Amino acid sequence: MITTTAARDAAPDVSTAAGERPGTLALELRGLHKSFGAVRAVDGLDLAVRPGEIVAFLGPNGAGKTTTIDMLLGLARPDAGTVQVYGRSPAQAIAQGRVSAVLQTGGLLKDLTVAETVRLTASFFPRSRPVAEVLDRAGIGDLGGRRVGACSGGQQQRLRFAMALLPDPDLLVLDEPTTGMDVEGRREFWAAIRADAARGRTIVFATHYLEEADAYADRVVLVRHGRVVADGTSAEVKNLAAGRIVSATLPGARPEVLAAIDGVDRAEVRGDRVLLHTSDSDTVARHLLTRTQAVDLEIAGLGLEDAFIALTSDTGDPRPSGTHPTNPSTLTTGSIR
Ligand SMILES: Nc1ncnc2c1ncn2[C@@H]1O[C@H](COP(=O)(O)OP(=O)(O)OP(=O)(O)O)[C@@H](O)[C@H]1O
Repeated sequence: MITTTAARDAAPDVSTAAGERPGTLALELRGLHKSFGAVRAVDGLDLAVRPGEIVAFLGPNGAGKTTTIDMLLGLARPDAGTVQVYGRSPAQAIAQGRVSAVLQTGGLLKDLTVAETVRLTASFFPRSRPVAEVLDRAGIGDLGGRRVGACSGGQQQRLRFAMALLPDPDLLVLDEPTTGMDVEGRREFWAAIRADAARGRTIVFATHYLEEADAYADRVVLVRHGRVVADGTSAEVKNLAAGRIVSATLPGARPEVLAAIDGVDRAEVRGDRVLLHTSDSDTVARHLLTRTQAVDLEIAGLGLEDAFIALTSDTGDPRPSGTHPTNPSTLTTGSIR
């Protein structure tokens, strides 16, 4: 597993509830295992999420995302390992309104209005936020009188989001919340989530959409075969798998000299332009600008999709040959399983 410093330092070390020990994690999964017959859906998964983090849980079909989410919500029991939500069992955390979820499905009654649906749901909670407030926060304050059956897919997901906000949870869990929505629906849904998260709520979401993880998460956790294979900011995860290319204009440069620069994994010369593949673009850029006559320097990162494919494929080590994750500012451990 690769862990970056972001995984440790992304959020302030605070707890949100009175009486809770400082440093209590929002979510702590340790050594989680869950099999269905011969299928190891979750196979030794560890994850710690601090209060206030927005974490994307990304992985290919069958990676174990939903099974993990089911266990952290207490909907499935782990075969081994532990789940703690704000230092409690999932059942306790849910009973106390500390965690709630927006799942992909979940029956909505089509003949009720949006406001009636939220009012009905609120009646199941001992304490809840006012209906008008959660509708506003979910960005559907003007849809209270609309029949649920007349709402678009995106509006129905924002209704589920409003319902999840009723207990004012500290941790909100979203399992592929925008599957099937059009681009506009997804944009509006995330705008509402983002605005709400700015108030400090911890959010863990599973998604298939790489651009959602890229755009909305502080931290991306890549899972494969039921385990975490990479963990860091989106930029760090991209950098881990694919490295970067530093290019510059440097007439007369020789590839063998460029390849010897600290941090360069591979060097190419195309006319006056040099292209240096590296997992430490800062060091390489600094060298070019301070020790050579290079001008017009550019640093290009490869996309999260490249990292996703590389890190979750079964073809082995995705790093370019010759690279080694030794940059202490971005990596704390360095193997990809
Ligand atoms: N109830 C079940 N019975 C049998 N196998 C299951 C069950 N639930 C999940 N699995 C299997 O466990 C593995 C992990 O599934 P899971 O749904 O957790 O993956 P996922 O990452 O959420 O996938 P997707 O992105 O396709 O939703 C898969 O091989 C799946 O077929």
